[in-house]
Amino acid sequence: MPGSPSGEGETPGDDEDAEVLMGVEVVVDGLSKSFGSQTIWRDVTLTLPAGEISVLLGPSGTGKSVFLKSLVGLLKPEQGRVLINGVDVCDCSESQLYEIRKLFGVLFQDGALFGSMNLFDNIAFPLREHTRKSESQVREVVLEKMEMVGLLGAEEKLPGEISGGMRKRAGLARALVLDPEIILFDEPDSGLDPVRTAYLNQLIVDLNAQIDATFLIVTHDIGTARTVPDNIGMLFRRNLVMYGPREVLLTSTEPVVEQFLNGRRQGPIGMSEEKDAGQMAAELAELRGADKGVPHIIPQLEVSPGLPERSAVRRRQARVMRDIGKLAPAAQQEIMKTIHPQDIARTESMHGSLTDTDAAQVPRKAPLPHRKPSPRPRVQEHVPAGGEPAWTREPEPEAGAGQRRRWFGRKRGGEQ
Ligand SMILES: Nc1ncnc2c1ncn2[C@@H]1O[C@H](COP(=O)(O)OP(=O)(O)OP(=O)(O)O)[C@@H](O)[C@H]1O
Repeated sequence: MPGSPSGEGETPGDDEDAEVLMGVEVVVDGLSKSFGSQTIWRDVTLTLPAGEISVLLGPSGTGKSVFLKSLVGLLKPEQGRVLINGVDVCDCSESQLYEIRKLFGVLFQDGALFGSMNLFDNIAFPLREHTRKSESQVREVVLEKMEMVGLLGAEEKLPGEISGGMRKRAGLARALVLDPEIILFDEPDSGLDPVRTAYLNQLIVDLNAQIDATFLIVTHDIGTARTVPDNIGMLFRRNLVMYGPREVLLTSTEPVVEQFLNGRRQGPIGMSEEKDAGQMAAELAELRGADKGVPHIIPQLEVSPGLPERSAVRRRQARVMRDIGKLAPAAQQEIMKTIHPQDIARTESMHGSLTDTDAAQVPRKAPLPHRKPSPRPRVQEHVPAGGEPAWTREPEPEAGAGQRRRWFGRKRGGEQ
């Protein structure tokens, strides 16, 4: 990963004319998908908050890839809606779908590179196919994205000549060339060793800081789930069993969540997804007898030095703090450890004292890193009206939504 973006030395205030951009929110509402008599999942409701990183977990075959395909309109769920910029992807015209798809970048499992093309041409492909850029403009964008993913200098390599990790990064550069506002990662860790996976995870966090797009990662990798996302969801037995801020799943004592996050055999997930009920009860009883210790949360990855802080961190903090009282005590405690005392005071002035909550009793760790803030739009905060968690509610439009400042790449409205 290059240490600095192409706008090296630039500060947010230096470039007042640069466009302010932010990833778009994706609202999934009551989505159900079957193939013939086989129900894949039913009544899935969640919101991918704008600019945040979310992870979708689930045992093999629970329909995570089907979910990704449904978001981009490649598969049509029988019920429910996927709302992006007010358009229902499940029920829109072909021309609307074409426009919506332009918002997406997808990193496929294998990178999906053309074997006979060098990396430069692979990454340039969407620009040559879908824009009218001149070759010099194409070159500028391609090199910029290759720099973002740490591949400068490898332009002439063929996919067959490079490692799996480099192929992933090349696939990622290609997913970035049209400046997507939503990026879907289908098992980015597949086929990578733990070290390459760790580098890729850092790259994902760094990219999010630079482009502030909305990320959804499908993965089986526990390390990725524990360290990368702001929000985590899990599919199991045809349902979204849980979705919310990372602290909710990472402190959950829900057997299926615990089993998955600890990679254990004991629990509801069997060899072919579901287990015999009697065996499961025996295993869970055995586990209850064992000293499992206190579940601990590994801190979320921070952005690499030299890059702007992630705008999403503060937006998420404001969002989660609004509803913190509705979360399980363990999740509240973990969230409070990440909050700067000044932010607690601000929240208390808005929502009253937190001193009688479990969360308020927790000694807080070091505050969030206060790097030079990345340029971000002012986001209108909303106090929830109802009792349901924020991530299940259809959100109101935010001031500045749909806008994000680009550190890299063309400005919106530039020649296509
Ligand atoms: N086009 C299709 N037609 C019929 N069945 C399909 C189709 N696509 C997926 N399925 C089925 O949907 C189920 C879920 O598949 P999917 O690939 O989404 O699971 P997954 O959770 O991504 O699995 P893995 O983690 O192993 O990649 C599987 O039983 C699969 O066979």
